[in-house]
Amino acid sequence: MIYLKDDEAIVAQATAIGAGAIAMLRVSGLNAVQVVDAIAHIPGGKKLATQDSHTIHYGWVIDTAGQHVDQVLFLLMRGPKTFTGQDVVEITCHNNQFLIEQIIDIIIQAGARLADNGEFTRRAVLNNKVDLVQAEAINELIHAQTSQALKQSLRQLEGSFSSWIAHIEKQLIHIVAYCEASFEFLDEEMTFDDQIHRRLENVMNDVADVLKTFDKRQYVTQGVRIALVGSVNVGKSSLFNALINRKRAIVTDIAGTTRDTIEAGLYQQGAFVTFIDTAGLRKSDDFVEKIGIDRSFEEVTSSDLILMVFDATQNYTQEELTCYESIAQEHTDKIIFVQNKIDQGNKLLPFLQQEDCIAVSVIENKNIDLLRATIDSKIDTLMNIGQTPCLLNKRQYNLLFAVQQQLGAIQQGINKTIEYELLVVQVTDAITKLSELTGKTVTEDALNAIFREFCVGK
Ligand SMILES: Nc1nc2c(c(=O)[nH]1)N(C=O)[C@@H](CNc1ccc(C(=O)N[C@@H](CCC(=O)O)C(=O)O)cc1)CN2
Ligand SMILES: Nc1nc2c(ncn2[C@@H]2O[C@H](COP(=O)(O)OP(=O)(O)OP(=O)(O)O)[C@@H](O)[C@H]2O)c(=O)[nH]1
Ligand SMILES: [Mg+2]
Repeated sequence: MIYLKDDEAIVAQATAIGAGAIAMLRVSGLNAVQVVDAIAHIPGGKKLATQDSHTIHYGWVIDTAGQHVDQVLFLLMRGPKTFTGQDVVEITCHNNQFLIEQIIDIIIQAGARLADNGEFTRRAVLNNKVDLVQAEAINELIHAQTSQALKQSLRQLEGSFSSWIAHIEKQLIHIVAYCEASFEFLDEEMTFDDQIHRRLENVMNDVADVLKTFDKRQYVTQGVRIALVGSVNVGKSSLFNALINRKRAIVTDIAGTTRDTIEAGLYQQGAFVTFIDTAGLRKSDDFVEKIGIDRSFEEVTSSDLILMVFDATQNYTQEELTCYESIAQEHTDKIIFVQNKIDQGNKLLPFLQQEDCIAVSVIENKNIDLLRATIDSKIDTLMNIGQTPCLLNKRQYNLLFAVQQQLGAIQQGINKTIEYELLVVQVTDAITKLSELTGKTVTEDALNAIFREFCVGK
């Protein structure tokens, strides 16, 4: 019997290679049950082929000579109600990589082939179990490094983005319908131009909202970078150590102690946060110190949040004040002002109000929790996308961006007069582009490119 490529029995290890008690192998395909029956010895001479779907069977994997290879459980799941939509047999065996590879070899000899990357999920897509954005969500979910990233991919797997796409598609179809109606009633001077304009505008707004979520994606996947900057000796390193809960940076009362940037990462607020201690800012003739100070300024630009630390006991020169004020103006959104050493003073920068900063004492552990809470809420704002469905990868972004461009051009074109026939063609084009997202109109090459990113066994 010859099977089509997408019907052939495929096999792969679904669990990770590494230590653990049990491993799982999956076989999926039209002949999956037959293949596994050929290598299974189930007490009483039972055959999976005659068993009910979604039943578990104790037995042994046997080699071609009939020798027992491992004691296992067979999970029999007949299509179409399975992950791939096909007949699936899962084999949970003991987790030993030699053993697993031997079992895979035996299964291949019995008529299966090794699965390609992502081939199980690909079949789930082909059999309409999930659409393409949900398949991508599965891949993101497996690789999520923060609980926020996990949350977003789970939401997409549940179909939040898919139903949003369906909603947009419906709006566009409405526009097509209005065009056709307007065309129909052309003689009666009855038009639906207002409705067309309004709907297009709504769709454009929705698309823009979702596109924006991609900017926040980097915070969710790469984490948030928070730099501590300020003059020498204000207590940046002390605060850095307090925030990361370990004595990582050297603290002394010598101005210019920290010469290079120092990073430390931790999980906080469901995100990965990297704190960066920097060299104190001051005029310096020291060659090495100057390089360090340049790096501090680079962090001001590149970090996602800045803790600008001041010393409540120190007077600042006009030059320093000008420098800080200009940083403050340029980066208002990402700065948290911290006034340190309030155990010994309460001097404030002239351009700041007391309520603009968090007054702390690192030495006396005063208000450090308040500062932490403020940081957490800033992180939350950075990452929060509310109820808007989010884009998980560049493919999704690029496609939706293309849709936005296309709709933008359409909107420009109909500003003066609407040519209904042309509009129908253009909007239909946009709908086609949109459905590439879910994979309804996706090409074979695009599918291959997507699943190449997956791991074997998924
Ligand atoms: N053992 C095992 N655990 C697993 C998976 C698996 O393949 N095997 N999964 C794999 O990634 C995930 C679960 N995802 C799944 C998604 C759909 C179906 C499924 O059978 N869907 C059918 C029937 C649904 C129903 O009974 O209502 C369907 O959609 O028709 C199964 C697992 C995580 N856990
Ligand atoms: N009184 C008081 N002293 C503090 C406080 N925080 C830090 N210090 C002291 O201030 C001095 C400088 O602290 P650091 O943390 O090294 O300051 P820094 O900003 O990293 O300094 P540079 O690395 O030189 O830029 C040390 O002697 C600290 O013990 C505080 O809350 N109150
Ligand atoms: Mg320091």
